[in-house]
Amino acid sequence: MTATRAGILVVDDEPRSVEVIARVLGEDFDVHTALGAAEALKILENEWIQAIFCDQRMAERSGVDLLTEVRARWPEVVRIIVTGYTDPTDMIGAINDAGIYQFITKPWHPDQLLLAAQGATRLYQLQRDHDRLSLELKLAAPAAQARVLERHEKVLANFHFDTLVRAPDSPLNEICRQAAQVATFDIPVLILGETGTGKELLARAIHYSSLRSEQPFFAVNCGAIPDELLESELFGHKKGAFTGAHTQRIGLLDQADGGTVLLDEIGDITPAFQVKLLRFLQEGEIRPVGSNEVRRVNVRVLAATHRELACEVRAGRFREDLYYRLTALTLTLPPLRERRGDLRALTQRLLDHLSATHGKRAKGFTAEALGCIEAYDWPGNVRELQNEVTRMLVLAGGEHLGADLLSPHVVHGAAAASAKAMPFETAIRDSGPLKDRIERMEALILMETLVRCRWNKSRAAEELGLSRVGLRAKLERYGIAREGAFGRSH
Ligand SMILES: Nc1ncnc2c1ncn2[C@@H]1O[C@H](COP(=O)(O)OP(=O)(O)OP(=O)(O)O)[C@@H](O)[C@H]1O
Repeated sequence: MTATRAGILVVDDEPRSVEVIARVLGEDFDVHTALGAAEALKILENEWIQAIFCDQRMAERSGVDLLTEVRARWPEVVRIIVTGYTDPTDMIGAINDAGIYQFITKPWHPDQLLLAAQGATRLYQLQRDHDRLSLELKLAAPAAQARVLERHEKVLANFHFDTLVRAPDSPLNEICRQAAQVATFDIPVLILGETGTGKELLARAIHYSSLRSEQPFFAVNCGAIPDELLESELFGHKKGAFTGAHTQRIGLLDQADGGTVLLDEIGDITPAFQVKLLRFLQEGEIRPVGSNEVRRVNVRVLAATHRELACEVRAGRFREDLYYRLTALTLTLPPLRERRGDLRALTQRLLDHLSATHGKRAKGFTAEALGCIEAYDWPGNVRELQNEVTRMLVLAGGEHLGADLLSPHVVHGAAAASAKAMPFETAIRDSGPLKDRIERMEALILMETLVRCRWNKSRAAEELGLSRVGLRAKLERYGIAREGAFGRSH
């Protein structure tokens, strides 16, 4: 055994498979092989093993079963399972039982095995560093503890899911947790969500948290391109392959070799292109348009769409076999209107970011502007919010951005939503003396009109058939004031 090389154990009851994997890994690692569970356990007892590659389907004992025991007896050994491509969905449950670090689907590519082995041994080292640092931390004096913590934080800075800004109790937390859990597994992930909900951002976070993070990430909008162009974009083309193909083009799947490609708006691809994509996913090979040569590439494919892809399958518009190739795990990003709790954190982060980009400083929003932002439905989600904050910042004169800087449709939408939130029917069905109930209705009408008129009192008075003085008197009577008044109950 060479002391400087990491020890890897390969387990499979088929001698040919063990031999092939051992040959791939043998150049860089100290490989041990076992033809069954009993032999594997003996090796683990006697050798210094950092990672184990284990086949799932073994006659005597399943891979997950063996790895569950390995986890209990040698928790530091990083566990990788090798499975048939039909297994991944079932295997997700096993991630928890056996604490599997990664699973590799057959047929695998040699680079995939090497990448997994490198990642596993890196993780083994990180775990050891972590254990050492924890021990140092326990033993260190308080002043030294801060320094040790800082080193810990550097390791954790790799956590890319923080790019998705959210509130502490956001529903995005669970989605990011699941995404982080599968990031290092080369399984296909389908991301669903309305436009602007952050599907591409999530896909990037998955890529940059995976073992492929140092390789390229590309996103392709499949919905916006006709079939011929999409084919040439993904697979490339030979010079002269079609009219206008003046030069050779390397496809994105080729350029992304070793990395990740996000197929955005996958629900929009034609049935003919679905067949081409399926062939690529099955065989892992690309053939540039107009060429007879095929090339094997190792690319992780993530997909995203605003459509309900399962419904598209049921309606016969999307191939079921392709659907299952793309979705070992489905993550659905909720629209902003279903996570209004995220709005404050998002608007402030966007403002800080945009202030820095545009070189224009603004501290925050007025209470009224925030009220409108929180009441509006944001059909374009975070992208629309981003545009709105940019607009406010560009138009702003002072340090606090007011509701007068919001687009009219946002103000009107917020007013309509807030009127819905304080329903007139409720006021009508309210109990109590008629005079009080009429007053509550009157306050609601005043509020709704003022917000809609963006607090222009002359316009509101005109619309309500009141004089300005008359309107002011009513506002005073009901305690309706501009700052912070939005959303008050009456
Ligand atoms: N949680 C978030 N935190 C910070 N920025 C976000 C968040 N979600 C989305 N964004 C930003 O909003 C914009 C739209 O996000 P993204 O492109 O990822 O959405 P999408 O769902 O892929 O949209 P589409 O379906 O239209 O392609 C991007 O600029 C992105 O950085």
